[in-house]
Amino acid sequence: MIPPGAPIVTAARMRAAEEALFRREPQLDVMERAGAAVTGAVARFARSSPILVLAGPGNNGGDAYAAARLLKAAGHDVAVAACGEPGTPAARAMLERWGGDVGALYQARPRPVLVDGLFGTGLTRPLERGIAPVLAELVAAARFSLAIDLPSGLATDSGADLGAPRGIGATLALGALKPAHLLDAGLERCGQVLLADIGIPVESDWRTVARPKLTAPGPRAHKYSRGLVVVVEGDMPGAARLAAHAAMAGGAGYTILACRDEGSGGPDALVRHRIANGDDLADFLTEKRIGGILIGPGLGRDRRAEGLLKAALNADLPLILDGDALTLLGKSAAAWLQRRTAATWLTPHAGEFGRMFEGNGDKIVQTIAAASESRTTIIHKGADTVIATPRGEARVLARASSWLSTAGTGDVLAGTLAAQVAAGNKDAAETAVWLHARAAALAGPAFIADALPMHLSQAISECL
Ligand SMILES: NC(=O)C1=CN([C@@H]2O[C@H](COP(=O)(O)OP(=O)(O)OC[C@H]3O[C@@H](n4cnc5c(N)ncnc54)[C@H](OP(=O)(O)O)[C@@H]3O)[C@@H](O)[C@H]2O)[C@@H](O)CC1
Ligand SMILES: [K+]
Repeated sequence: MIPPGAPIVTAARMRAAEEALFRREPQLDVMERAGAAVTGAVARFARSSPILVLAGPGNNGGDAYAAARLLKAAGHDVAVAACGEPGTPAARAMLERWGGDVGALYQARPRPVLVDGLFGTGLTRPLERGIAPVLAELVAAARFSLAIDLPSGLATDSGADLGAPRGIGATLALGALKPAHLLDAGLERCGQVLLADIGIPVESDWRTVARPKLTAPGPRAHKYSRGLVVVVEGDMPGAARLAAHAAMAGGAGYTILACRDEGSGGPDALVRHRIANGDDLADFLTEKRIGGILIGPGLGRDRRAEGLLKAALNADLPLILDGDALTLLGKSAAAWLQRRTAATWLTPHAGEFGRMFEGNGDKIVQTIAAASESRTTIIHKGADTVIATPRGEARVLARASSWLSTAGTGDVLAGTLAAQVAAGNKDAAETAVWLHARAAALAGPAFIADALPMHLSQAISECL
């Protein structure tokens, strides 16, 4: 499990935090704490098995030498192998404190427990071709392996694969999480992510998604105070119905489906309101009690869809845009959305995001830039979901149930979000993402999207 509510920092931010601390405290004391944290984590898994510690040329290697010494002092059978001489004063000092033999990485013999201290946040380029296969073999041959701070071969700020091995059992993040623990290849390469507090004060506007705190409706609550959600139906009515169902199960007091004809299906508590076209919708959206409009699931991309979208964009009401609404906006998204007077949320997957915004940089940075440019809150969906607000805050949820990769689950997320928006939850996006992931976990394997809303009640109850 990824630690919830934990700060996430880039390599540069981590270095700045470390340097600020070193003005008050000797660097070697901090490195000793890092070594002790690694020792504690390894000792839990190693029991009496022989341990191979790999040490690189930088401070990641310094942590490794410190851990090797502490593990040996605790009675473990420890061998150390290094790639290159230590290149920093702290790593040199820790090598001296180790005082034992150091073999060459290329000649290292596999041992049941492996500690990867080759490279951490200082990795600047892909692993040399000679290093990556040796590391991969040693990891594959070990019964358990732990990476210090990061698996060697992951780009700290993006999680891109620069030659990281597969099969690391656990990664002990030092001081704070880095984007690589949550994004891209890091999702599969870190194993279990553990976080050690080694006394480095870290400030960040980026955090992992945490369980929200919700309150039950008060004694005077009524359907409007709980939140009125309007879901706009398009070409594929099932998608809008699914979203509407999620809005209801996600706590909305009143949910109205703005639909072409009366139709049928869906819960009886769902109210239907006939809307022929964009003009009709614009009239309907003068109802000031509406707390959130959701448009996009199954909307279609024809002229009628464009008219409906325009009416929704022009309404002075909180708006959630999903699916086809995002594709219809395309590259003019920011221009349209900047003009809105009420708050807007977008829920794109990677393809929809790319159709609206330029995709340069790491996922967190890209999403924050898009949120700021469009003045919206964006839930950039994926196995690594990034939420960004126009104020530059980011929340990341990694490793939600992989069974979410089925049709309709995005509609359920959009509906859950609409309920939170209509209820006036200022952390609506983070709450919806947490509830959605929790509902998926409760639904177990191979669920269908229709089943997800049924688990929202249990998920909500865990937040009260
Ligand atoms: N400061 C502290 O006291 C604390 C630090 N901590 C620990 O320090 C880690 C960061 O340390 P770090 O900045 O020294 O970087 P690190 O990851 O060890 O590697 C840098 C070396 O690798 C080299 N190199 C880079 N890429 C390469 C490649 N592809 N192939 C080959 N070589 C490559 C690079 O060479 P260069 O790029 O200069 O040529 C340089 O020599 C952090 O993750 C945490 O574990 C924490 O314990 C807290 C206390
Ligand atoms: K490492």
